[in-house]
Amino acid sequence: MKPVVATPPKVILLDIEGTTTPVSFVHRVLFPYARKILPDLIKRRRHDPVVEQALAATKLLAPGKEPAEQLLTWMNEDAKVAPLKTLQGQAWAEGYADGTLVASLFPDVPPVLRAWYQTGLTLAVYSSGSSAAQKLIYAHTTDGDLTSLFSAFLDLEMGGKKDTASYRKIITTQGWVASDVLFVSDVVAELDAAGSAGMLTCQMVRTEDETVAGDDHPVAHDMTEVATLFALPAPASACL
Ligand SMILES: CSCCC(=O)C(=O)COP(=O)(O)O
Ligand SMILES: [Mg+2]
Repeated sequence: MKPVVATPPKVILLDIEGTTTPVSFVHRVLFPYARKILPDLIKRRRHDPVVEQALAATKLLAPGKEPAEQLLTWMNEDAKVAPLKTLQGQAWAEGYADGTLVASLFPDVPPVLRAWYQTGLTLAVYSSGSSAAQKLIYAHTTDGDLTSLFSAFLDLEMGGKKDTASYRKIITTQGWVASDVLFVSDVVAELDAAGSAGMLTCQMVRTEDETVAGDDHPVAHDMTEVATLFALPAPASACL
Protein backbone atom coordinates (compact mmCIF):
# COMPACT_ATOMS: atom_id res chain seq x y z
CA MET A 1 0.00 0.00 0.00
CA LYS A 2 1.44 3.38 -1.04
CA PRO A 3 0.97 6.66 0.84
CA VAL A 4 -1.67 8.97 -0.60
CA VAL A 5 0.15 12.09 0.62
CA ALA A 6 3.61 13.55 0.07
CA THR A 7 3.60 15.33 3.42
CA PRO A 8 2.18 13.64 6.53
CA PRO A 9 -0.50 15.43 8.57
CA LYS A 10 0.50 17.10 11.84
CA VAL A 11 -2.85 16.65 13.60
CA ILE A 12 -4.95 13.49 13.77
CA LEU A 13 -8.61 14.10 14.63
CA LEU A 14 -10.43 10.92 15.56
CA ASP A 15 -14.05 9.86 15.64
CA ILE A 16 -14.84 7.26 18.34
CA GLU A 17 -17.70 4.88 17.44
CA GLY A 18 -16.70 2.70 14.48
CA THR A 19 -13.19 4.20 14.37
CA THR A 20 -11.46 3.59 17.70
CA THR A 21 -14.19 1.58 19.43
CA PRO A 22 -16.44 -1.09 17.94
CA VAL A 23 -19.99 0.03 17.12
CA SER A 24 -21.12 -2.96 19.18
CA PHE A 25 -19.45 -1.55 22.34
CA VAL A 26 -21.37 1.71 21.97
CA HIS A 27 -24.71 0.15 20.94
CA ARG A 28 -24.71 -3.04 23.00
CA VAL A 29 -22.91 -1.87 26.13
CA LEU A 30 -22.88 1.94 26.55
CA PHE A 31 -26.31 2.86 25.17
CA PRO A 32 -28.23 0.09 27.02
CA TYR A 33 -26.41 0.99 30.26
CA ALA A 34 -27.48 4.65 29.96
CA ARG A 35 -31.03 3.66 28.99
CA LYS A 36 -31.26 1.46 32.10
CA ILE A 37 -30.01 3.94 34.68
CA LEU A 38 -31.10 7.33 33.27
CA PRO A 39 -34.70 7.30 34.63
CA ASP A 40 -33.38 6.78 38.17
CA LEU A 41 -30.38 9.11 37.68
CA ILE A 42 -32.48 12.10 36.62
CA LYS A 43 -34.67 11.68 39.73
CA ARG A 44 -31.83 10.99 42.13
CA ARG A 45 -29.59 13.82 40.86
CA ARG A 46 -32.19 16.37 39.72
CA HIS A 47 -30.51 19.09 41.82
CA ASP A 48 -27.04 18.37 40.41
CA PRO A 49 -26.29 21.46 38.25
CA VAL A 50 -25.13 19.39 35.24
CA VAL A 51 -28.28 17.24 35.33
CA GLU A 52 -30.51 20.23 36.03
CA GLN A 53 -29.08 22.14 33.06
CA ALA A 54 -29.41 19.16 30.69
CA LEU A 55 -33.06 18.66 31.75
CA ALA A 56 -33.74 22.37 31.18
CA ALA A 57 -32.14 22.13 27.71
CA THR A 58 -34.28 19.07 26.95
CA LYS A 59 -37.43 21.03 27.87
CA LEU A 60 -36.35 23.91 25.63
CA LEU A 61 -35.81 21.58 22.66
CA ALA A 62 -39.05 19.66 23.28
CA PRO A 63 -41.51 22.02 24.96
CA GLY A 64 -44.53 20.38 26.54
CA LYS A 65 -42.95 16.94 26.69
CA GLU A 66 -41.86 15.15 29.84
CA PRO A 67 -38.01 15.29 29.71
CA ALA A 68 -37.64 11.61 30.67
CA GLU A 69 -39.97 10.64 27.83
CA GLN A 70 -38.16 12.90 25.34
CA LEU A 71 -34.79 11.47 26.34
CA LEU A 72 -36.14 7.97 25.69
CA THR A 73 -37.40 9.05 22.25
CA TRP A 74 -33.96 10.48 21.43
CA MET A 75 -32.27 7.29 22.60
CA ASN A 76 -34.59 5.23 20.37
CA GLU A 77 -33.64 7.46 17.42
CA ASP A 78 -29.91 7.54 18.31
CA ALA A 79 -30.32 11.31 18.11
CA LYS A 80 -27.11 13.31 18.45
CA VAL A 81 -28.55 15.93 20.81
CA ALA A 82 -26.35 17.71 23.37
CA PRO A 83 -28.51 17.29 26.54
CA LEU A 84 -28.95 13.57 25.87
CA LYS A 85 -25.21 13.19 25.30
CA THR A 86 -24.50 15.06 28.55
CA LEU A 87 -26.84 12.81 30.53
CA GLN A 88 -25.54 9.61 28.91
CA GLY A 89 -22.07 10.78 29.94
CA GLN A 90 -23.27 11.22 33.53
CA ALA A 91 -24.72 7.69 33.49
CA TRP A 92 -21.52 6.18 32.09
CA ALA A 93 -19.46 8.03 34.73
CA GLU A 94 -21.30 6.03 37.39
CA GLY A 95 -20.68 2.77 35.49
CA TYR A 96 -16.97 3.42 35.04
CA ALA A 97 -16.64 4.51 38.68
CA ASP A 98 -18.13 1.30 40.08
CA GLY A 99 -16.25 -0.91 37.61
CA THR A 100 -19.35 -2.04 35.66
CA LEU A 101 -18.02 -0.40 32.49
CA VAL A 102 -14.60 -0.83 30.90
CA ALA A 103 -13.99 0.66 27.45
CA SER A 104 -13.13 -1.66 24.58
CA LEU A 105 -10.96 -0.13 21.89
CA PHE A 106 -9.93 -1.93 18.71
CA PRO A 107 -6.59 -3.59 19.62
CA ASP A 108 -4.64 -1.71 16.92
CA VAL A 109 -5.60 1.66 18.43
CA PRO A 110 -3.50 2.03 21.64
CA PRO A 111 -0.08 1.12 20.15
CA VAL A 112 -0.53 3.32 17.09
CA LEU A 113 -1.82 6.30 19.09
CA ARG A 114 1.11 5.96 21.49
CA ALA A 115 3.57 5.84 18.55
CA TRP A 116 2.00 8.95 17.00
CA TYR A 117 2.02 10.82 20.33
CA GLN A 118 5.66 9.91 20.98
CA THR A 119 6.73 11.41 17.65
CA GLY A 120 5.05 14.73 18.47
CA LEU A 121 1.83 14.47 16.50
CA THR A 122 -1.19 16.28 17.92
CA LEU A 123 -4.06 13.88 18.65
CA ALA A 124 -7.63 15.01 19.26
CA VAL A 125 -11.09 13.52 19.49
CA TYR A 126 -14.27 14.72 17.80
CA SER A 127 -17.33 12.71 18.75
CA SER A 128 -21.05 13.23 19.27
CA GLY A 129 -20.50 11.85 22.76
CA SER A 130 -19.92 14.66 25.29
CA SER A 131 -16.32 15.68 25.97
CA ALA A 132 -16.77 14.31 29.52
CA ALA A 133 -17.89 10.96 28.07
CA GLN A 134 -14.94 10.92 25.66
CA LYS A 135 -12.49 11.44 28.54
CA LEU A 136 -14.18 8.63 30.47
CA ILE A 137 -13.81 6.19 27.58
CA TYR A 138 -10.12 6.90 27.17
CA ALA A 139 -9.51 6.93 30.94
CA HIS A 140 -11.01 3.44 31.38
CA THR A 141 -9.76 1.33 28.49
CA THR A 142 -8.67 -2.28 28.79
CA ASP A 143 -5.25 -0.81 27.89
CA GLY A 144 -5.23 1.70 30.75
CA ASP A 145 -5.69 5.47 30.83
CA LEU A 146 -4.95 7.01 27.40
CA THR A 147 -6.33 10.51 28.05
CA SER A 148 -2.88 12.11 28.20
CA LEU A 149 -2.35 11.26 24.51
CA PHE A 150 -5.00 13.78 23.46
CA SER A 151 -4.77 17.56 23.34
CA ALA A 152 -8.51 18.16 22.80
CA PHE A 153 -11.85 16.41 23.31
CA LEU A 154 -14.35 18.06 20.98
CA ASP A 155 -18.08 17.42 21.00
CA LEU A 156 -21.39 18.83 19.74
CA GLU A 157 -20.38 22.26 21.09
CA MET A 158 -18.47 22.47 17.80
CA GLY A 159 -21.71 21.63 15.93
CA GLY A 160 -22.96 18.47 14.24
CA LYS A 161 -20.44 16.10 12.70
CA LYS A 162 -22.04 16.22 9.25
CA ASP A 163 -21.77 20.03 9.00
CA THR A 164 -18.77 21.65 7.33
CA ALA A 165 -19.13 24.66 9.65
CA SER A 166 -18.25 22.42 12.62
CA TYR A 167 -14.86 21.50 11.11
CA ARG A 168 -14.19 25.17 10.28
CA LYS A 169 -14.99 26.03 13.92
CA ILE A 170 -12.64 23.29 15.13
CA ILE A 171 -9.83 24.63 12.94
CA THR A 172 -10.36 28.19 14.18
CA THR A 173 -10.76 27.37 17.87
CA GLN A 174 -7.77 25.03 17.91
CA GLY A 175 -5.56 27.30 15.78
CA TRP A 176 -4.84 24.50 13.31
CA VAL A 177 -4.18 24.74 9.57
CA ALA A 178 -6.91 22.71 7.83
CA SER A 179 -4.56 20.93 5.42
CA ASP A 180 -2.40 19.75 8.38
CA VAL A 181 -5.38 17.88 9.90
CA LEU A 182 -6.37 14.30 9.11
CA PHE A 183 -9.91 13.40 10.18
CA VAL A 184 -10.58 9.66 10.56
CA SER A 185 -14.18 8.43 10.74
CA ASP A 186 -16.31 5.51 9.58
CA VAL A 187 -19.13 7.82 8.38
CA VAL A 188 -18.83 9.17 4.82
CA ALA A 189 -21.08 12.21 5.47
CA GLU A 190 -18.74 13.30 8.30
CA LEU A 191 -15.71 12.88 6.03
CA ASP A 192 -17.41 14.84 3.25
CA ALA A 193 -18.01 17.71 5.70
CA ALA A 194 -14.41 17.63 6.98
CA GLY A 195 -13.05 17.46 3.42
CA SER A 196 -15.13 20.51 2.43
CA ALA A 197 -13.45 22.38 5.30
CA GLY A 198 -10.05 21.52 3.78
CA MET A 199 -9.04 18.63 6.07
CA LEU A 200 -7.45 15.42 4.86
CA THR A 201 -9.81 12.49 5.35
CA CYS A 202 -9.66 8.73 5.82
CA GLN A 203 -12.59 6.34 6.12
CA MET A 204 -12.16 3.64 8.75
CA VAL A 205 -13.80 0.51 7.39
CA ARG A 206 -13.89 -2.03 10.21
CA THR A 207 -14.70 -5.61 9.18
CA GLU A 208 -16.21 -6.27 12.64
CA ASP A 209 -18.64 -3.36 12.18
CA GLU A 210 -19.47 -4.27 8.57
CA THR A 211 -18.74 -0.66 7.56
CA VAL A 212 -19.50 0.01 3.90
CA ALA A 213 -16.64 1.74 2.07
CA GLY A 214 -17.48 4.90 0.12
CA ASP A 215 -15.81 6.06 -3.08
CA ASP A 216 -14.48 9.48 -2.20
CA HIS A 217 -12.07 9.03 0.70
CA PRO A 218 -8.98 6.87 1.23
CA VAL A 219 -9.99 3.69 3.09
CA ALA A 220 -8.14 2.03 5.97
CA HIS A 221 -9.15 -1.10 7.89
CA ASP A 222 -7.17 -0.31 11.04
CA MET A 223 -4.85 2.36 12.44
CA THR A 224 -1.69 0.79 10.99
CA GLU A 225 -3.21 1.21 7.52
CA VAL A 226 -3.97 4.86 8.36
CA ALA A 227 -0.28 5.23 9.25
CA THR A 228 0.81 3.70 5.95
CA LEU A 229 -1.62 5.72 3.81
CA PHE A 230 -0.66 9.03 5.41
CA ALA A 231 3.10 8.46 5.81
CA LEU A 232 2.80 8.45 9.60
CA PRO A 233 4.93 6.51 12.10
CA ALA A 234 3.73 3.09 13.21
CA PRO A 235 4.79 0.98 16.20
CA ALA A 236 7.83 -1.22 15.50
CA SER A 237 5.87 -4.51 15.66
CA ALA A 238 3.36 -3.23 13.07
CA CYS A 239 6.19 -2.85 10.53
CA LEU A 240 7.22 -6.51 10.68
C1 LIG B 1 -18.15 9.32 23.91
S1 LIG B 1 -18.42 7.71 23.45
C2 LIG B 1 -20.07 7.49 23.01
C3 LIG B 1 -20.30 7.83 21.62
C4 LIG B 1 -21.65 8.37 21.39
O1 LIG B 1 -22.36 8.71 22.33
C5 LIG B 1 -22.12 8.48 20.05
O2 LIG B 1 -23.22 8.97 19.84
C6 LIG B 1 -21.28 8.06 18.91
O3 LIG B 1 -20.71 9.16 18.41
P1 LIG B 1 -19.48 9.17 17.37
O4 LIG B 1 -19.49 10.58 16.94
O5 LIG B 1 -18.25 8.78 18.12
O6 LIG B 1 -19.79 8.25 16.25
MG1 LIG C 1 -18.22 6.91 13.97
